[in-house]
Amino acid sequence: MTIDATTRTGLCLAGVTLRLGDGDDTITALDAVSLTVAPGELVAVVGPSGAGKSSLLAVAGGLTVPDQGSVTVDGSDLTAMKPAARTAHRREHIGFVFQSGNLIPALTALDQLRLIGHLNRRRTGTRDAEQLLAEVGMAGKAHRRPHQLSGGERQRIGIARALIGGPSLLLADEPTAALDRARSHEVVELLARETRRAAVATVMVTHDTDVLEHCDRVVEMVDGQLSG
Ligand SMILES: Nc1ncnc2c1ncn2[C@@H]1O[C@H](COP(=O)(O)OP(=O)(O)OP(=O)(O)O)[C@@H](O)[C@H]1O
Repeated sequence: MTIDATTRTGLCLAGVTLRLGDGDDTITALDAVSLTVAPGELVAVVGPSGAGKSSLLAVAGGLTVPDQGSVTVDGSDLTAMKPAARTAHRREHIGFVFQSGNLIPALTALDQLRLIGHLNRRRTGTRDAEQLLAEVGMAGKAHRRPHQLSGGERQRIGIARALIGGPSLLLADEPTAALDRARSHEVVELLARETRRAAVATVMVTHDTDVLEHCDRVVEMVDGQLSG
C-alpha cells in the first residue's frame, strides 16, 4: 500500500523542556529540544544512558506532557489537548515498537494484528492484517504464536502491529535490543522500508551503532540536549 506523504506533516518538537522529580531532586530530562521528522524519514536517536532518549519518545508519543514547548503530530499540538483528546490522537496517529515485540502470548501472529485492527475498526486508515503480514515477510507464519517465532520474527510482527492503524508517527524504543547482529540489520532495514512505504515519520532510539547505516539521519542526546 502506498500512502500519499503530501497529506501528512510528520513530527515537530519545538523548544521542548521536561523536568522530572521534585524539589532538590528535579532534573531537566529534556532541555529546549527541537526536532522535526518528515513523513517517510527514519531518524535514529543515540546517546549515553540517562541522556533523555526515553523521555523524548514519551513526549513525542503524548505519554508525557512537557513543561515547555510544543509537540505537533500530523498537524495537531499534543500539548494543547485535554488528556482524552491526546489519548485519542495517540491511538489514531502514533504506533509504538518495543524492545522485544511485546506480543500477547496466546494470540497467533495474524490475531495480534486483527485485535488491533478490531479495536481501530471505526478508523479509516486501518490496514489489512494479512497484507501487512506479507509485507513484513511473515505470511507463511501467520498462525504461529509468539513462542513459535524467533526474536527477529516477533519483532517483525511488532512492527506490523504498530503499522496496522496507519499511523503517521512510529516510535521505536531499542527495537534490536534482543536481537543478534544479522537479525538487527534485517529488522532495521524493514523499519526503514516500511517508513518509506507507509510515509510514516519514524523515530528510533538505539544503542546499536551497527544499524545506523539504514537511517536517514542520526541525532545525539547528551544531558537532555539534542545535536546532529
Ligand atoms: N520518573 C522520573 N523521575 C525523576 N527522574 C527521572 C524519571 N524518569 C527518568 N528520570 C531521569 O531523567 C533522565 C533521563 O532519563 P531517560 O530515561 O529519558 O534517559 P535515556 O537516555 O532513555 O536512558 P537509557 O539509555 O538508560 O534508557 C535520567 O537522569 C533519569 O534518571
